[in-house]
Amino acid sequence: VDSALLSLACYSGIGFALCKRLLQEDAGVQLCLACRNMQKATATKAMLLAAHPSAQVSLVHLDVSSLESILWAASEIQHRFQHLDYLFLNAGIMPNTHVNFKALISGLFSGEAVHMLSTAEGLLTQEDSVTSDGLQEVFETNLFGHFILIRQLEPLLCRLEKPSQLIWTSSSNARKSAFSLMDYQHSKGKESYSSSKYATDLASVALNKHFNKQGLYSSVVCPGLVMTNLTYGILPSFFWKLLMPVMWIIRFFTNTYTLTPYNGAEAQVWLVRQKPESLDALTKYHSCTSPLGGNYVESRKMDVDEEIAERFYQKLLELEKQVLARLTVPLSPK
Ligand SMILES: NC(=O)C1=CN([C@@H]2O[C@H](COP(=O)(O)OP(=O)(O)OC[C@H]3O[C@@H](n4cnc5c(N)ncnc54)[C@H](OP(=O)(O)O)[C@@H]3O)[C@@H](O)[C@H]2O)C=CC1
Ligand SMILES: CC(C)CCC[C@@H](C)[C@H]1CC[C@H]2C3=C(CC[C@]12C)[C@@]1(C)CCC(=O)[C@@H](C)[C@@H]1CC3
Repeated sequence: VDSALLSLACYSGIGFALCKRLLQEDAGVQLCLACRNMQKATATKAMLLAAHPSAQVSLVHLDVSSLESILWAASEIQHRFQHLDYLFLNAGIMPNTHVNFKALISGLFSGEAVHMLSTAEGLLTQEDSVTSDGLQEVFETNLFGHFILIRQLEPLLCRLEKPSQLIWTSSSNARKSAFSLMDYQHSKGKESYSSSKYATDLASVALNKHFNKQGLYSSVVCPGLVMTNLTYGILPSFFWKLLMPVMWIIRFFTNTYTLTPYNGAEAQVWLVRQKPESLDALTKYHSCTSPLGGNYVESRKMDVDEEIAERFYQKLLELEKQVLARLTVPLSPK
């Protein structure tokens, strides 16, 4: 296959909505779904084919929290495809999250209520763990695993005559103050999600600097607050259902309450229609929904210093060298 679109984490949430929307736009695309649960992935493929019988959908096993799995998936993808037009870096976790209800209540009565409700600043903490690769799980899943995959797929992504686009799912919860170059895996803090999403923004900026001249472009999207398994891990789904009328009211004050995966995928779908050369490396593309339910995309400047982005990129390259040197196991599919 000459060209394809590779999407990570597709059987639920924003990833699944994105696949459905991409096929609605163009049933002729070659879609490759990279997922860690092949049973769920097979069911997803069947659902996509039921709606688009002539679509070309393939699956590849990929667990972005395992280097062995990433290397195996990358070699499998290189066997199947010669070029990737789009790579959606969408897999993400927010494990063991605690909500600070005291901060939530006092924040609601402050001048910062809208900012707090759209960014969750000061509201959430996570308990992170360490993966079998010896890395912080949130860092490896949300950023580093994707980074290694990109590096492994360079031959399919870097072709000057045919540009490729990396589209990262970041978050408006990404916060500069949660990230530190000294502890970029966030092993000491309690805001691993914010840190990993800020690290995503930095990585995208640096990737543009290093790869634009080879025909590879990177962009970052924010889907807004979307009801998915990720948010059901913060509060139970029945609670979110009870809160739904309140969230529709909040839509009058902020356009980031997209709420459905379909709305949340707006910026990713919009980016596919853009010429990558015309996009600004320091801009984040936000999926937005109006109070009446209309979708649109808003561009906002990232809170990123290009020099920090470059220093972080060099640290990622160092870590890549270390972990690949440590990996001695022969590669085999799981
Ligand atoms: N929901 C929201 O409000 C927001 C979400 N986001 C981001 O959107 C992205 C998609 O999340 P969302 O759709 O909300 O939530 P979901 O939990 O529905 O989707 C996350 C996906 O990532 C997959 N995943 C997790 N860990 C791994 C792994 N190690 N290897 C491969 N796949 C993995 C999950 O697979 P599995 O089912 O096997 O666990 C799942 O398919 C994430 O990056 C999230 O951070 C950003 C802003 C807001
Ligand atoms: C009345 C309110 C709707 C009650 C809900 C309070 C909190 C549980 C939410 C308020 C802001 C939310 C939020 C997120 C999670 C749930 C809240 C903290 C996210 C962190 C979810 C994932 C993301 O990536 C962010 C963009 C979200 C930001 C807002």
